[in-house]
Amino acid sequence: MRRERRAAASAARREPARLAHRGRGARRGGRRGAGARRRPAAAHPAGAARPALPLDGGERHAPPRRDLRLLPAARRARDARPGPRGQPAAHRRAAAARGRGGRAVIPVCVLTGFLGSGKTTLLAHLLRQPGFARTAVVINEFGEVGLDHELVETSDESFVTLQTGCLCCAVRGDLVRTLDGLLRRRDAGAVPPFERVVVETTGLADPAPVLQALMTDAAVAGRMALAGVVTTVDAVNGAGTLERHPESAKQLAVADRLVLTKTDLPGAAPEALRARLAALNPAAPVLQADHGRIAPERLFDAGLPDPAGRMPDVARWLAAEAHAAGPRGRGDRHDAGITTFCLTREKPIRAVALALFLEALAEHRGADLLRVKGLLNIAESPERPAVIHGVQHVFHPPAWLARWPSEDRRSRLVFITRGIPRRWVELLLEALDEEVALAEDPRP
Ligand SMILES: Nc1nc2c(ncn2[C@@H]2O[C@H](COP(=O)(O)OP(=O)(O)OP(=O)(O)O)[C@@H](O)[C@H]2O)c(=O)[nH]1
Repeated sequence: MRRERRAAASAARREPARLAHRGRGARRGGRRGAGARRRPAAAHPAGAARPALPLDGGERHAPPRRDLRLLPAARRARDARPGPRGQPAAHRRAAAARGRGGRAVIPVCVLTGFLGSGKTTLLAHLLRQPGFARTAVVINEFGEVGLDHELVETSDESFVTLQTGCLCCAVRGDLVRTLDGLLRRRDAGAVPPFERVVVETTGLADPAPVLQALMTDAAVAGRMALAGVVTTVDAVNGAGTLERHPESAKQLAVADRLVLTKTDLPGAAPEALRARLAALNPAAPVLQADHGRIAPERLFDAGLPDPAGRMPDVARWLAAEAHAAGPRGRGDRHDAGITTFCLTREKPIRAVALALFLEALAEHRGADLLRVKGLLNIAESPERPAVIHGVQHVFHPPAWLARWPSEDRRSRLVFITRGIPRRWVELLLEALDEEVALAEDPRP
């Protein structure tokens, strides 16, 4: 830990100047921001080497890098100005809630779960519901001859597209190309004008690269946004699968909703399994589907922030209390090597310290960061909290809420990790915060 502190401290001494330059470089146009000069992070499991700097939104081909400290203030100033054609502020806000080219952002839901756990059955049922019309489904099948797509019947307004190959290995390229192709075909009128996308992963897929691709890739980030992760779990085989296959634990740990299937079968032990699930993922509601039958609105309303910063229910999304207290009020939990915990801080976090903290986490323990969600009190933006969301080495662009959702202005950071000790994370944040404070005010 001492070595970690030293590395963090020396990084902190270098960083404030770098971040201060970033805004100026961007204004000159074309000059690469300071983040672009840093050494690249190790290649992550999706196969692409990406710098770990999290707070610039991860859009490597995006317009000028933004200084985290300037962003809310700049937005406030912009909101206060009359619009280009004198539109009222509400109209401009509505326009901002739309993606590239003024088009609505399309939510993408990820449906995962171990082999045979009932994903396709669930999907087939959903697609027969009127409330689930206008859905494009991307089914990833491993191997050349897959059958899942044959099993899913759709209405005229929905359709299934097939992607072969392993999502874990080829996600950055293949999934993003598939989604981008879907958007083009939608724009050209070649497919029905879908309003949501469901990506069904293969039962063996590690969901993290799928989530990363949806959160950051420039090709889809402007028009599509991750809207939630649903994981099916078989009530008969789920516990055994958890013992034998670590990827199953990961699928369950990152879920926003868990769906128990096959509870009608002899040998189903839903109550014992529920206890396991509550330990692995205390925040996700556990629903039940009988041969896929479940109300669609219960599944895909996870309330993730969208790119325009809209946040239907940030408290529910964060579920900080559930992560902090757990099913038996014990705090951290361990199951299948997965640890979840919530850090809570009264003192606002300096923007630079946060950027360094997330970067250090991603660089040093990125592979074990299954999911990080946070509602943060940033020292430079006390009235507008930042919402962050990360998976492994990649972080979603921070969403700045217009106001605090409640009286509680503490920063809350929820971690779902593979064995990262809570104390290590706490010390890292403390060390960086102290160092940044020292660098900003070096008086003894
Ligand atoms: N009895 C019962 N069988 C179910 C239920 N849900 C799914 N099944 C059956 O379980 C088997 C596997 O379901 P699928 O929907 O194909 O599972 P999957 O997760 O898509 O499977 P992979 O594509 O192999 O990963 C099928 O025979 C389904 O009919 C349920 O609630 N009860």
